[in-house]
Amino acid sequence: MFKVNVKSEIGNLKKVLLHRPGNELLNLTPDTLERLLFDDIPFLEVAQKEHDAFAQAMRDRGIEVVYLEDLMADVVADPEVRAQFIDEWATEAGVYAPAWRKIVADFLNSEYKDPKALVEKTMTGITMSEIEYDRHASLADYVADPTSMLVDPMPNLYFTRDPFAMIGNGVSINHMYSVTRNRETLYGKYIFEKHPDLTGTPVYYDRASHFAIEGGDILNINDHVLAIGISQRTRPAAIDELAHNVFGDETSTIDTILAFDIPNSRAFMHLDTVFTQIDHDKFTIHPGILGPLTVYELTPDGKGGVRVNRNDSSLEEILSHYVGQSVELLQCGAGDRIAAEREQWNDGSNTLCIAPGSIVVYQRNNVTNDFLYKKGLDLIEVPSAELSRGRGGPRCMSMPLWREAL
Ligand SMILES: NC(=O)NCCC[C@H](N)C(=O)O
Repeated sequence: MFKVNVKSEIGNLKKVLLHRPGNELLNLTPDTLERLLFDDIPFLEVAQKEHDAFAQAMRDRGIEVVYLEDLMADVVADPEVRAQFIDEWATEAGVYAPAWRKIVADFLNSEYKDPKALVEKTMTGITMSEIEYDRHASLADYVADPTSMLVDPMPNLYFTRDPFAMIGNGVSINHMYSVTRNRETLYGKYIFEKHPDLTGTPVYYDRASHFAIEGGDILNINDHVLAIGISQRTRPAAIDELAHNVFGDETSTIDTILAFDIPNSRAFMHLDTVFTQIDHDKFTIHPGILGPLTVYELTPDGKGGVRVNRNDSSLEEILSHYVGQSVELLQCGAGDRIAAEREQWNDGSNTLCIAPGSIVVYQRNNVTNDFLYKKGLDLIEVPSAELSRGRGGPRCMSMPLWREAL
């Protein structure tokens, strides 16, 4: 039996994967913000309260919330897996010298024996000052700055949407665009290989593949249609490879992949920052993408390959065709350009749909939210002053594992 089931963006959400922001945010500094993809330093205590409110809002609606750190803790409770994970994690963090990998493993094994504490520490990162080592043993150690980070933090982990993404009954374990986020996918590899609640799930993309693809670009429209953004984060060649694997899997029912070519910019980093489905016939959209959008259709060619065509119809026509009824595109900022740009920057279009017409939104986007209320949607507003500093909204902060059929 399948362990994940996500065949739409709007079917009743039953189970979702989150990561509670932790001490990794305390290792962000002004100099590392750009490389670590943050725009400011969040106040951790408040970010955690906001995140807890987000999780509670979902529990109050009967949704089971599971945390990445708990699934990983179950996996590394096995001593052999723990040793293998620490070694792989340290290598991917740039600890290449075998002597240093041993120093790091000894440090983690003596100070972080508890499996969950270990997992959280691997997310937090390690500073040189935490480790005892003989500076005189090598030139590299002698000249190293003792106040620097030995292993970088992974501050973007609370955006669980991106490093691995459910597609129907399978998963894409992504190759990320940035070095910092690529390290996050290691947790995906371990939980999908080894956690009893997930193992056996068909894998449609391998993190070792060459081309970048991120979960924020992957939208399940229905059991036949998948939409994927070609964006700053996702390359067309990755979509080709994924299409090949999805069409080739006899358990998958997907027969069309729509590739949306969106402008390449930080504000529009993923498809879900400009476009999400919120009801059978409604989508939120950032007006900024309406002009420059090109849509390609990928279908199986009947000979084991893929055929590609460009669809020159309007976005509304394309979506109406594929969802089987006429659709309404609800603009972020309610049609006002300044409000649209300000609120899209704070993820006004990035809603998490938990049932047809019921969406979790950031409270701060009041122009867009008022407009959505007037359109009859059920809004669950969550506080977002600190969480939004990471440039992701409710959809980015959640990975559905199970949705009911529509
Ligand atoms: N799906 C999303 O749009 N996720 C937000 C990711 C934000 C994160 N700071 C990043 O730049 O990757």
